[in-house]
Amino acid sequence: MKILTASQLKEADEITIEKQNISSEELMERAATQVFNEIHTRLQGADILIKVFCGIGNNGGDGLVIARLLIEHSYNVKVFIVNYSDNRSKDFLSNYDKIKNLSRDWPVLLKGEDDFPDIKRGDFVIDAIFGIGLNRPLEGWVAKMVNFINDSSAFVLSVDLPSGLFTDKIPEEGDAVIMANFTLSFQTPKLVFFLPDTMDFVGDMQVLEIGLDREFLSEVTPAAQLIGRQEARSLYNPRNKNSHKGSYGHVIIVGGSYGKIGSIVLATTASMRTGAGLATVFIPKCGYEIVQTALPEAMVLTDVNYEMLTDIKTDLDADVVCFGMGAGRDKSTVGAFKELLKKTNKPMVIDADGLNILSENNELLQDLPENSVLTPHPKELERLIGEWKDDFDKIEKVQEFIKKHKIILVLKGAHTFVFEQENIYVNNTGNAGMATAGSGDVLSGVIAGLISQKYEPLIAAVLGVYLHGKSGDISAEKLGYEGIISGDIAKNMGLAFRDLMSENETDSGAG
Ligand SMILES: NC(=O)C1=CN([C@@H]2O[C@H](COP(=O)(O)OP(=O)(O)OC[C@H]3O[C@@H](n4cnc5c(N)ncnc54)[C@H](O)[C@@H]3O)[C@@H](O)[C@H]2O)[C@@H](O)CC1
Ligand SMILES: Nc1ncnc2c1ncn2[C@@H]1O[C@H](COP(=O)(O)OP(=O)(O)O)[C@@H](O)[C@H]1O
Ligand SMILES: [K+]
Repeated sequence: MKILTASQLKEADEITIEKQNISSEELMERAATQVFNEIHTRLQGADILIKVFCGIGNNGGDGLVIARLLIEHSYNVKVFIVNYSDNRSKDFLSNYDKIKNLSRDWPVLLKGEDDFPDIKRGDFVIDAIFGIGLNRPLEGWVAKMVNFINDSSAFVLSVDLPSGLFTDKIPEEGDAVIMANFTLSFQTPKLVFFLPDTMDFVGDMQVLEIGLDREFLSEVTPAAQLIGRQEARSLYNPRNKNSHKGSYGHVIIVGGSYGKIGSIVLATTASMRTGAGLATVFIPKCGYEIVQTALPEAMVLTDVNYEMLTDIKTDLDADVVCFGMGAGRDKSTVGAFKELLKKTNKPMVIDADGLNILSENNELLQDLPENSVLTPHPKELERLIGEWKDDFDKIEKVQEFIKKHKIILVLKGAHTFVFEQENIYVNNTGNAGMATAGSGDVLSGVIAGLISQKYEPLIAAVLGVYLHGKSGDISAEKLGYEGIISGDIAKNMGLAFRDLMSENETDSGAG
C-alpha cells in the first residue's frame, strides 16, 4: 500500500472532486461516513457518552459529519468545537449548520481553558481537531486542550491522524499531541505512523478507503510503501516441481567466536528453513561440534584458529555469503573480513559485528559488492552513519549513505524499514515478542536464504523482513509474546510461507 504525503493527498482530493464530479462536501461526507461505519460496527449502539472534539478546518468538518451520523443512529453524543479562530473552512460551516438543524443540543463552543468540559475515564472521545492541515505546533489553550484530553484516560479515537502530529516532521519535545488509542486514517497510512519517534501517538491503526481517484493513486510516486500480505505475496516465487537442491542455491554463513556460535546456528537454521538448497558455515574451530550437532543439515568449514576467525579460506562458489554474527572485532578477524570482501563479487548480507567492523574501518565500505544488504539495528546504524536529530533526519542520512555505497539497508525495529535508492519499504508484520536475543541473526539467515534462491537482493530484503515478522507473529500465536525465543522464529519460517499462499491470513495477533 502506498504511503503518501499530505500534499499528495490534497492533490488526490482535488483530482477526485474534479473527475468524479462531486463537491468537496460530498467527499467529506463519504470519508466521514466510513469512520462512522467503523465506530458503529464496533459499538453496536452501546449506551456510552461520545464526546466529539472538532477543530474548524476539514478535520473538524469530518468530526461534525461523524457526530451527525451518530446522533441519527441514537447515540449519546456531545459535540465540542475547539474554536481557536474564526477562520472556519467552507465544508466545516455547512456541516455546522446541518448539525444545528438536527439537534437542539447544539455544539458547545470552546474558547479557552475555562470552557474545558469534563472528560471521564469511561468516555469515548473522538479527536477531529486537526488533521493533515496542521502547519505549526499547537499553542496556548488549544495545546492545553490536547493535554487535557490525554490526561483524562478516556478512550481516544483520532480521525485521519492524532491532532498535533505532522505528516512530514517530528514534534519537538513538549509539543502537545493527542495520544490516540486508535486512529482511523483516510486512504493511505502516513509515514509518521511507523517511525519510532511518533508511532506511540497513533495507537492501533486502520486505513479507510475513501474512493480517491484510482489513476492518480496508481501513478503517483509514494513517499514509501507499506508491505502487507498482498505485496509480499506478489514477490513470492513458487518452487518448481522439476528441481533439485542445486536449484535453490548455496549459502555460506561466516562468523561466530568462542561463546557466540549460537548466532551461527540460528542464522543457518533460518536460511535452510527459508528454502536454501545447501548451507555451509565457516567458523572458528570451537564451533565445529556445536554446529554439526545442532544442525546436521549444514556443512561446516573451520578456521585454523580455535576461538575466532583469522583466515576465511573457502573456494566454494556460493550464491551468497552472509558475514558477521558473533564474529567479534579482533584485529585478525578484521583482516579476514577484508580479504573476504576482496574476493567476493556477489551481493553479500552483512550483520552484527560485520557492521561494527565497517563502522570502525570506513575504508572497507568501498569494497562492498554492489547491492549488498546491510541489516543494522538502530545502534549499529548510528555507528555506521553517526547521530541523527530525529527520524526524518535519519531517513535522509540513510539515503545518502546507501546511494554513496550502492547498497540496500534494512533498518530493524518495531516497523523495519528497507531502503534502496529513493525507495522505502515499511514492514507491517512482527511483534514485541521478537525483541529477544538472536532474532536479528535469524533475519540475516532468512534474507541470505532468499538471495540463494535467486531473489534479487532488494526483493529478498523486503520479502524476508515480511516473512520473518510473520513467523514471529505465528510464534506469538502459539507461545505468547514472552515465550518466543529466536529459534522459534527460524523454526516457524515454513508456516510463514504457508500463510503467505493460503486463502486466509493466519490470525497472527500482530502488535
Ligand atoms: N482525502 C482526504 O484525506 C480527505 C481529507 N479530509 C479531511 O481534511 C483534513 C485536512 O483538513 P484541512 O486542510 O482543513 O486542515 P485541518 O483540519 O487539519 O486544520 C485546519 C486548519 O488549521 C490551521 N492550522 C494549522 N496549524 C495550526 C495551529 N497550530 N494552530 C491553529 N491553526 C492551525 C490551518 O490553516 C488548517 O487549514 C484531513 O485531515 C481530513 O480529516 C476529508 O474531509 C475529505 C477527504
Ligand atoms: N517490538 C518489536 N516489534 C516488531 N519486531 C521487533 C520488535 N523488536 C524487535 N523486533 C525484530 O527483531 C529483530 C531484532 O534484531 P536485533 O536487534 O539485531 O537482535 P539480535 O542482535 O539479538 O539478533 C529485528 O528483526 C526486529 O525488527
Ligand atoms: K485528528
